Amino acid sequence: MFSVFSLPVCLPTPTSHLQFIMATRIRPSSKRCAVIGGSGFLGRHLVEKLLGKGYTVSVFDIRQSYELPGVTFHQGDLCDKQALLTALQGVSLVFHCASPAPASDDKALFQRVNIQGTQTVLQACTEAGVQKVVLTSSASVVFEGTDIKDGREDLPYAKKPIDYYTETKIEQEKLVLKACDKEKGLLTVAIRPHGIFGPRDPQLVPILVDTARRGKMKFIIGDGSNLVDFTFVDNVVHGHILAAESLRPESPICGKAYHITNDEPVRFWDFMSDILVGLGYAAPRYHLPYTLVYGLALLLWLLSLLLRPLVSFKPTFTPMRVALAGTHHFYSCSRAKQDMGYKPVVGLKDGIRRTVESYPHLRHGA
Ligand SMILES: NC(=O)C1=CN([C@@H]2O[C@H](COP(=O)(O)OP(=O)(O)OC[C@H]3O[C@@H](n4cnc5c(N)ncnc54)[C@H](OP(=O)(O)O)[C@@H]3O)[C@@H](O)[C@H]2O)C=CC1
Ligand SMILES: CC(C)=CCC[C@@H](C)[C@H]1CC[C@H]2C3=C(CC[C@]12C)[C@@]1(C)CCC(=O)C[C@@H]1CC3
Repeated sequence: MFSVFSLPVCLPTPTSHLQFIMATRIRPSSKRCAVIGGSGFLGRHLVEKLLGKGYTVSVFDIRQSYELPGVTFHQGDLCDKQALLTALQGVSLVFHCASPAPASDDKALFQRVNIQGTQTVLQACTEAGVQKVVLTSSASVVFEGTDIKDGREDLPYAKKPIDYYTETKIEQEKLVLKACDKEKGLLTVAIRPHGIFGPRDPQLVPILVDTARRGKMKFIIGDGSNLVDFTFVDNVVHGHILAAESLRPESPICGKAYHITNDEPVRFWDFMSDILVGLGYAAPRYHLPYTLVYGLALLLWLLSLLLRPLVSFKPTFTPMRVALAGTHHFYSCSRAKQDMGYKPVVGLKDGIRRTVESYPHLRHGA
C-alpha cells in the first residue's frame, strides 16, 4: 500500500502543538508546487521534470500510480476542499491537470469534476494562499468537428462542442482565466495542448494498436491529406513550466490561454502509419469517403443511445473520433513563442521514435 501524508515531506513530523502551528502556517515557497492529476500521463511527466528542476512536489490525485523520492502523495477527490487544503499547505504554485478521460460519456462526472471541481480547486488555492495556477486546458475548446488551420487563441469557444469533455473543458478554462486577480494575489494561465503523445500514454497508442489488432486499421478516412497537431509530452511539460515561471503580475500571460504544440502539423494518417509501422503493424491503405464514415458513426451512436436500456455497446468509430481523424485541426503557437519564449524541445520524428521504443509490449507479435 502507498502511504498518504498530510504534510509536505520536508517538514519534520510535529511533536508539539507549537511545531504543529509552525508547520501548518509555513510560508509558501516559490519552489514548492502541487500537481493536481499528477498520477496521470501528463501529470507524471510534469512531476518528473519539476523534480529535476529542483521543485518540491505534492501530487493530488484520486489514485496513486507510482512512488518517487521527493514527491508527497495526497490521494483524494478534487471536489473535496478539505483534502485539497491539506495538500496545498505551503504551496505557491498549482498545476491543475486532472480530468476524467475524454472517452467517457458520463455528463454528470464531467460537470462535477471539470466545473464544480475546478471551482473548488480555485477556492482552495485562494484559502491556502497559492499565488499561481496553471491549468491544462485543451485546444479542442474551439473545435466543432470542422477544419481549423493554424487556429489562434482568439478563435471563439465552440458553440456546439463535440462532446461533454469539450463542453466542460470550455467552462473550466473560463473559470480559471476569470479567477486571475492581481489585487488578490492569484495569477492564472491556461495551456491548451493538442494530441499529446509519448511514453506511458494510456490512450493514443493503446487505442491505435487495439484497433489494428482487431483488423480495423485498414482504412483511411477521406483523402488522407488532413493536417493535425500531435504534441510530444515533453513539449507540453516545457510549455507548462515556462508558463509557471513567466507568470508574474506584470507579465502579459496573466489570465490568458496559450496553444502549446509541436509546431509541426502532420497528416493525421501519416502520423498513425508511422506509429503502426514502427510497432510492426501494416499502415492503413484503402480510402473511405469522410461523409459516409461520419454518417455511419452518427447512426451507430444514435443506435447505442436508443438501445442503451437493453444492450450496452461502445462503437470504435464515434462521430467525434471520425471528425478528429478526417478534418484539419492544427493550431498556431506564436502567442506562446512571443509571450513566454516557447519553442518545442523535442521534434516530431524524435518524439515518435521515443514513443514507439517505449511500447515493446504492444509490438506486433509481442
Ligand atoms: N491527452 C491528451 O491528448 C490531452 C489532454 N489534455 C488535458 O490534459 C490533462 C491531463 O490529461 P492526461 O494526462 O492525458 O489524462 P490522465 O487521465 O492520464 O490524467 C488525469 C488524472 O486526473 C485524475 N483524476 C480524475 N478525476 C479526478 C478527481 N475527481 N480528483 C482527482 N484526480 C482526478 C485521473 O485519475 P483516473 O485515471 O483514476 O481518472 C488521472 O490520474 C487533462 O486535463 C486533459 O483534459 C488536453 C489536451 C490533450
Ligand atoms: C490529435 C488528437 C486530438 C488526438 C487525440 C487522440 C485520440 C482522439 C486519437 C488517438 C487514436 C485515434 C484513432 C482514431 C480516432 C482518434 C483517436 C482515438 C480512429 C478510431 C479513427 C477511425 C479509424 O479508422 C481508427 C482510428 C484509430 C485511432
